[in-house]
Amino acid sequence: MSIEFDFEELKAADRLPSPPGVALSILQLVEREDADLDELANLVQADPALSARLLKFANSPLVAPVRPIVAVKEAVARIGMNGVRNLVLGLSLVGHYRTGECEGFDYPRFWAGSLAQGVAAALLVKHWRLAAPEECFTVGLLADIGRLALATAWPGEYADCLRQAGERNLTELERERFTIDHRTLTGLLLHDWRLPTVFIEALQHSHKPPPQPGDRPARLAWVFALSRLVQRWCLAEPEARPEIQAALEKPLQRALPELEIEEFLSQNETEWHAWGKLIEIPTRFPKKSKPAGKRNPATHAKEELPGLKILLVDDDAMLLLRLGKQLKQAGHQVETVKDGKAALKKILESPPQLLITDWHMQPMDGLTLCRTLRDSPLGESIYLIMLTASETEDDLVRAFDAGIDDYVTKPVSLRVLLARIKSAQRIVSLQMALAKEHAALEQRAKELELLNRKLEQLAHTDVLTGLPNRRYAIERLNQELAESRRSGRPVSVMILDLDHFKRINDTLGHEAGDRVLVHAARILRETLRSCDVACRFGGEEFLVIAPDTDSHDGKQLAERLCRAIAANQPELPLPAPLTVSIGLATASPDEDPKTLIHHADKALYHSKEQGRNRVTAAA
Ligand SMILES: Nc1nc2c(ncn2[C@@H]2O[C@H](COP(=O)(O)OP(=O)(O)OP(=O)(O)O)[C@@H](O)[C@H]2O)c(=O)[nH]1
Repeated sequence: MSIEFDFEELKAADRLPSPPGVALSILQLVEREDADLDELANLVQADPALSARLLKFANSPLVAPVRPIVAVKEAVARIGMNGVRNLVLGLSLVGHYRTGECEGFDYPRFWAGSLAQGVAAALLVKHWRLAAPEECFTVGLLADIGRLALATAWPGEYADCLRQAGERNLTELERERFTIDHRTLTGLLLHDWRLPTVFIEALQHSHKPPPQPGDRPARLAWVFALSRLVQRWCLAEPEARPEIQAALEKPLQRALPELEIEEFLSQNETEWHAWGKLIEIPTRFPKKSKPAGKRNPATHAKEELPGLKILLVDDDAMLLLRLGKQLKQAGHQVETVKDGKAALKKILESPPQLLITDWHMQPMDGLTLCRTLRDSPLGESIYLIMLTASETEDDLVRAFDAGIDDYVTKPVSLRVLLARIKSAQRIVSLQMALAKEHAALEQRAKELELLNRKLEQLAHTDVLTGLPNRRYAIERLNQELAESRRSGRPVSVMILDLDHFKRINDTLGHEAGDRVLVHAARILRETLRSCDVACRFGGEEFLVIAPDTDSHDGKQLAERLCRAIAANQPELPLPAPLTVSIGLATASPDEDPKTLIHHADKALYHSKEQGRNRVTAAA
């Protein structure tokens, strides 16, 4: 049975991928006409991970800056408002949809592939000098987002599709099931996220690019077609790569004759791994197992659990050579050194998951090596297997006391060693799963913290004017009064009330009234000093808290506000020029907020009575 696809309905139900937290605020900011780069940089800085990614991009060979860019502000200025917006969009989606419910959808591999495609697209447009690399990086990164969207909206049904996809074409299956395929859905999402149409069209054409990369649209279509091939090359196992490279050679030659393909692919791979590391997307996958055939003990291990990074330590060169080779054949990455000291040096450079060490070696023996490792945070989690010629109770107890997890007696039987390594693989897999869970929890905690900050900000903000609201005003006034008591410095407050505001509502309507309130709030913000705080206190009333301000300075400040409102009229056919009446009160020692506001209110009443558009200071 097929599902009727409805983009708007799914979007409204929050069932499609969408950018989270800070990214959303950034997208909203860029939509605003008065958005500026400083404000954008501040928002980016609120998210350390995002800042790091943006700096990495600004300094990467994809952009190749003349000199290193070290500050987020500089990176934002270099990449530009729209570039930052699009990068943030892409990168935030990667972070947010690392896992999901669709069985059979390989989320890490999906993002690793997307990342490869983004990097390749950016490098290609840079070599071709076709467009801004940041735009192409984002579109490349999201080139297959329709697949993730289907897996997110219908995890169960999409898992079925993926199961059948071995026998049938995936896009056909998708159309049957969902009345839409992932390519079309990718286009819809990219349009919805307002990525530039020229790239979206190029992406759609890239599935069947024009025969010649002639004009700019055709070249862009080629960029995405080629970057898809580079993605396949990156994800392929070593033995499958030459075939893909051969398929890439001709079109790449035609498009960019001066490009050295080996160098280009190696640059892609380096950048891809570097990005993977930065945004914590694995870009190295365990070798896939071959179809079941005749097994030997050396290949048995790699079919069930991922291979380990092993450091083998022994002073017997022949044993190192033989065992090293056999363990590599079993699917592990193996390095070898000949004593404990050399092992420590190697571990410092790049810690293994499993250490297999001989006992008796010079200058440092295996027992000392294990003890040293267990005493340091670096060696705490390495699985240790000791190769020993002795099986006496005393020796074994000493070895376990030194921190080993297991032992194998010499001469080493490969079967026994592989069986013991399997235990290590299980433990390492569990450790990795735990670390992943821990990272996911940390990420979740960060998101919650951000959300809380946002909620707190919302609870303190007036939606119409963007000024702090009454609740904030009272809290802040309490703080300022306490500070004034401590420091002995004066604090003044003023209540401002727009004159004859009701008439504006009555003649021009409530909406025009709202615009006048927004306008007045802006004038207040622009006229006040940076230490003053303007809040919306109620309907057409504002409260200004002026710290370190006595009644004389307070009066001057209030009069300046009065003049500023009268001098900057909103562009509306108002029944009378906009003016404001102000009541000012300066706190005496130990004054409480309620009394202070009451005094300012009384002074305001006096200003109104005396004919409005004026300031009265409380007696
Ligand atoms: N448009 C708009 N009007 C509001 C809002 N909050 C309060 N008001 C209106 O503000 C008007 C306040 O009117 P009044 O308190 O009678 O005073 P006024 O017309 O400003 O006259 P004076 O204060 O005596 O100069 C009322 O008509 C409220 O409905 C708002 O958020 N938007």
